[in-house]
Amino acid sequence: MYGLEKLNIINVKNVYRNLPVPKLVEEAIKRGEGVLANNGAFNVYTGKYTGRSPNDKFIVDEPEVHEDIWWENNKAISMDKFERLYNRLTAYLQNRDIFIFDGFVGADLQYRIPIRVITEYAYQSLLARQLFIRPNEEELRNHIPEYTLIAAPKFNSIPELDGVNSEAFIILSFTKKLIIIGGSQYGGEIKKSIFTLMNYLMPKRGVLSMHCSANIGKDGDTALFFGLSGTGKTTLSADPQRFLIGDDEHGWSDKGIFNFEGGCYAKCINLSKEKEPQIWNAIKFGTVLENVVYDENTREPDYSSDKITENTRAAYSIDFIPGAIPSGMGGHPKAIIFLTADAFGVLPPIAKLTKEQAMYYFLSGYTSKLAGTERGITEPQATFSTCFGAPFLPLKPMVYAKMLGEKIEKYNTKVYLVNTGWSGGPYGIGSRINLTYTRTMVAAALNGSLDNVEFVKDPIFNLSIPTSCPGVPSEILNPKNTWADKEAYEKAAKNLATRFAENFKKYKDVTEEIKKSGPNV
Ligand SMILES: Nc1ncnc2c1ncn2[C@@H]1O[C@H](COP(=O)(O)OP(=O)(O)O)[C@@H](O)[C@H]1O
Ligand SMILES: C=C(OP(=O)(O)O)C(=O)O
Ligand SMILES: [Mn+2]
Repeated sequence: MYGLEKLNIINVKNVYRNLPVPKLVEEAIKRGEGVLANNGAFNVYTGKYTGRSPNDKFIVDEPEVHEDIWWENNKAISMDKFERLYNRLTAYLQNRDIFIFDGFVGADLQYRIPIRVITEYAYQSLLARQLFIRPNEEELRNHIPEYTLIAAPKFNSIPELDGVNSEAFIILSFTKKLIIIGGSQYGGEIKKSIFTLMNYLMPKRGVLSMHCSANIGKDGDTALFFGLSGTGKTTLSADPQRFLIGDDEHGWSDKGIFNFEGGCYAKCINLSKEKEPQIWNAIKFGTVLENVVYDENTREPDYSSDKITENTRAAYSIDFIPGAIPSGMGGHPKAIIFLTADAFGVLPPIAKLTKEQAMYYFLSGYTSKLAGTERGITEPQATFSTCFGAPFLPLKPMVYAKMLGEKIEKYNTKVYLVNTGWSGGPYGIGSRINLTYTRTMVAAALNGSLDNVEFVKDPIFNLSIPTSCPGVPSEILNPKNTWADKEAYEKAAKNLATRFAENFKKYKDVTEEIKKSGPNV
């Protein structure tokens, strides 16, 4: 049925394909996978795994891909091991119900990839349906999946037998066109392994794949927001003044940009109606909530609770956001914002970058891993995550960086660095930069009001900092002002500058101008 035999998926019980939302919710409730929250969303607890598990993610080392893969950044597994685990997985699926979501990634018809997501849980199929691109009736009739992802969280691997690191595994084989996931029930593994696939496929077709959100202003100007998990891509792109294209993954072709997905995966820790109204309103019937604590009686979600994890999530279709662009496409970006959550509290809340600095900061990808986003991370941890998305990059960094450099040159895109992390001191002493101020600064950068203000050069990072920004107290624009102890600031800033320089040594294949555009040490 549905060509499953070709994948050796045989003797399964019931196969449910592309069920509509209410039926998926019914199935999920019947099976006790979770509960309905009082806002209509389906709320699930994912068990042990509530964030990504990078240590359990592998790429099959096959001759056809060996040269291309950035092995310093990706774990290899042999085809032999993959096949054995695959056979155990398909054996596990026998006599069980499975759910199929057939759909697409890539909003641009020229580049879209037909995918199939096979899951053990009904709600996982709902999550896939909300996050990826849903086919219309005709597209569904003619759908031939090119890549298949199988996720069976209750099937555990055995490290001694399977040659993996734990009971969880996420394995991609680019030649078999398969992704298999077991052990972990965290929805982000499904989403981000499809993103990893796109990061492999798109550059080969001349499309830059990017870990960024995107929206369009009233004048049709596109903006991109790059950033590692938890730095604000979803939050800042959901802006009532602008139209959302997508919250996380995009391609940039010769025609413009396009969303890879058809939905959003928002963090909801401390979510409030006042600060993030669009996300708040998107949490309704059809949305999947992950690991949000709720009141047993009233089924009221408690977004303030991090009892299960700080990485609580809501997965909803893009059209749950008012004004989202139905085509998922936009023109060449006028502006790019690099979001960095600086746990040292020394980077300015906004700075303008030269073209060389843009390349330097893109390759450096300095930010923090935020609590809960990866296994073992319980407080912000400074990291250099190449292209602001290293965990999802199968190819070597220069592949992406060269394409970005050419594009910002060709389309004359302005680039800003925005610190959505700490100020007034490091994590633990300072505080997270006020979201309202960040929104105001971003708006100023995008609507051109920063074009007419005076900038000063930060002596340590060489960054151009605006001396004023409408709606934001000028004192906070220069990070040194926000620290009570100026000496401590100098020390922390110099320490970070040194880390930048150390990290950048690995990039040999860049111009002197780019190398020199980093912080002074
Ligand atoms: N100054 C700020 N800028 C952006 N986000 C902030 C800020 N301060 C706190 N936050 C919180 O940080 C989180 C950002 O998460 P999110 O937008 O989902 O990140 P991403 O989409 O990049 O993974 C949200 O929970 C948001 O409320
Ligand atoms: C889903 C994830 O990323 P993001 O927060 O960027 O959406 C993740 O890192 O698991
Ligand atoms: Mn996001």
